[in-house]
Parts: sequence; C-alpha cells; structure tokens
Amino acid sequence: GFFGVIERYRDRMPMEGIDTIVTLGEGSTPLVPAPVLGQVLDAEVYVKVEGANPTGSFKDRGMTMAMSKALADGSKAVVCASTGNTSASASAYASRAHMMPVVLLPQGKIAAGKLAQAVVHGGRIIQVQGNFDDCLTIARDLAANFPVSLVNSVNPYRIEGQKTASFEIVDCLGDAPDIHALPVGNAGNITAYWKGYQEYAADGPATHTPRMFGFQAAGAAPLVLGHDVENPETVATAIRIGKPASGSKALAARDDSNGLISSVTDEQILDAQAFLAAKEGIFVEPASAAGVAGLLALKQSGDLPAGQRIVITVTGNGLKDIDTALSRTELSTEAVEPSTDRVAALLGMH
Ligand SMILES: Cc1ncc(COP(=O)(O)O)c(/C=C/C(=O)C(=O)O)c1O
Repeated sequence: GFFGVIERYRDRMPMEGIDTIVTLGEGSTPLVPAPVLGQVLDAEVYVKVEGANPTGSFKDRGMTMAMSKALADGSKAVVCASTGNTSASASAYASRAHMMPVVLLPQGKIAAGKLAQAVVHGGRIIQVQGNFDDCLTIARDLAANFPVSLVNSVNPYRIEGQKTASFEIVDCLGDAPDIHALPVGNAGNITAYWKGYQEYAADGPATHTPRMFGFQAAGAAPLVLGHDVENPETVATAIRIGKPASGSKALAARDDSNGLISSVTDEQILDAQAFLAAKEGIFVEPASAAGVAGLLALKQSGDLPAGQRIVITVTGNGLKDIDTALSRTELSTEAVEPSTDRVAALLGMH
C-alpha cells in the first residue's frame, strides 16, 4: 500500500509520542547499476537515485520524521535555513501537515526549481543577505527563542529519517557495499548513512560496514582544509557551505569507517554530471555529482582500489537546476519546417 520510510522501517525509528505520520511516500528509491561508470572505475557500481523522492531530493527521508515530530510537539510553524532542497522539502511536508514553513535562503544563491517549490507550497521565504551559514545561525536563534521547530539536519529526527537510505541499500544488495560515496555539505547525510550502516551491521542483515567517501566542492571544503570557510563558493550551490553543522560527526564517520573526505573542483563536478546523464541516463543536479567526480579523481590518481562494490548516492534531481546543466551543453537544438523529408535529411536518413 501507500507507505513512506517510517512505515517501512518503523521498528528502527524513535516513534515515542508520534502518532500521526507526515509522509509523501518518500524512500524506496532506485538503486541503479552503473556499468559504464563501473568500467571506468574498475568496480561494481550502483547509483542510489535520491532525486526520485517526492520533492526531488534525499531531504524527504529526514523531513517525514522531523515534521511528524514537530506535529507531535504541537508546533504551528517550522523554520529552516537552506541552500534549497531542505526548504523545498520542509515547505512540502509542512503544507502536508498544515503547518507554516519559514525558510531562510542565501539571497540569489538558490536554484530556480528549488525556489519554485518553496513558493508554490506557500512558505514564508526570506532571502538573507549572506550565505547558508548566516541563515542557519538565524534559524537556530529563532527556534531557540520562539515556538517554531527547527527542521535542519542538526535536528536528530532528520538524521533518523535519512539513515533509512542505508537500510534500503543493504536490503537491496544483501549486504553493505565496500565503499559508499556521496557529496558533503552541512554533513547531515554522511552522518545519517554511517549511523544506518552501523545499526544494520550491529543487528541487521549487514555483515560489515562500508568505507565512507565524502566529497566537498573545492571552494567549499572546510572538512578537507580542517577549518571553516568564510566565503564558500561553488557552482554546486547545494553544498556552498563553509561551516558544516555536523562536521565533527562527518569526520568521525570518515575515521571510524576507514574512509576519506576529499574535494573536487566545479569542473570535475560538472563533467561528472554530464557523464552520468550521457553515459548512464541519470540526470542529477550539480552537487549530486560530487561523489561520482570524487571517485573518478581517485581512480585517476591511482587511489581507488580495484574490484570494489561501490554505491554512490546522487542526492538531487537534475530538474532542480536546469540553468547550470544547460550552461555547458554543446549540443544545440535544431529547427526545421514541418516536413518528414527535412527531418530525415537532417538526421542523415536516406
Ligand atoms: C543536492 C544536495 N546534495 C548534497 C547536499 C549535502 O548534504 P549534507 O551534507 O547533508 O548537507 C545537499 C544539502 C542541501 C542543504 O544543506 C539544504 O538544502 O539546505 C543537497 O541539497
């Protein structure tokens, strides 16, 4: 029947005090084999397509839990800072729960698709003249001083919901992969995956945990540099974050899993986005391709062991940010009068 991630993994979720589930049927997303990418990486590669969630990103997994808890707490409004996908998801799930979404966005740095989502769901949208980190500081202050629930990934219920992606991967593959690669911004998602894999290895069907490979954009890589980045810059606006709220947890996931957190350039990110679309038929927004870009770079430098089973999470749907995707496309469209012969001729069909 109609179910989301809470119903599917209810016995592993903190349901205390929650009796109404706010859900849009999130989760159960495709785990797509990527043979072309596997060939290049000399690995067995699967892509976890999180853009297939109801609002087009992995945030929905966390939002169903955070919104259900906010409803249980009697909140009338929720607040979040966002680079776009959290606000899109919070707006949808808050509307579903008849709560007022308040979203704080870095002025002028949000992809059009994501802004459109917050607008149509009727969120109170405030563009802050600063970056995501400034927005998060304000959101946390508001939640601390006013009766609104904070639904950023510092909210543990977000992490609880997002860990379900690891469960799905293990349930599908029969065990954990050797390596799990994904983008890292505010670092909630890598924290959630690691938690899920640990839980499933402790008392679930997994016999081991994977190495966590996180990738940041070179212009927004505080976890690689070892210090905050005051003015993060990247075309991958979703991960244009300089002070990751879950940074210490991400470093723990890296160390405890014998993994790594590295950075990739905007060029590498956009090349990976184009590769995925052209060679595997998977269209993701720029930040989502950071994991693919990172693995390609590791292979290039001889730092990727061969023959591994690798899962790469691509975090958001390509439709969120079509301007960036189209900004580089060499392929031009062709116009022709309405005649089959003309079209056939254009296509070289004789
Ligand atoms: C497409 C996409 N890919 C990767 C990330 C990084 O995840 P985290 O490391 O858990 O932050 C985000 C994050 C977005 C926000 O932080 C927000 O929407 O406010 C994203 O939208």
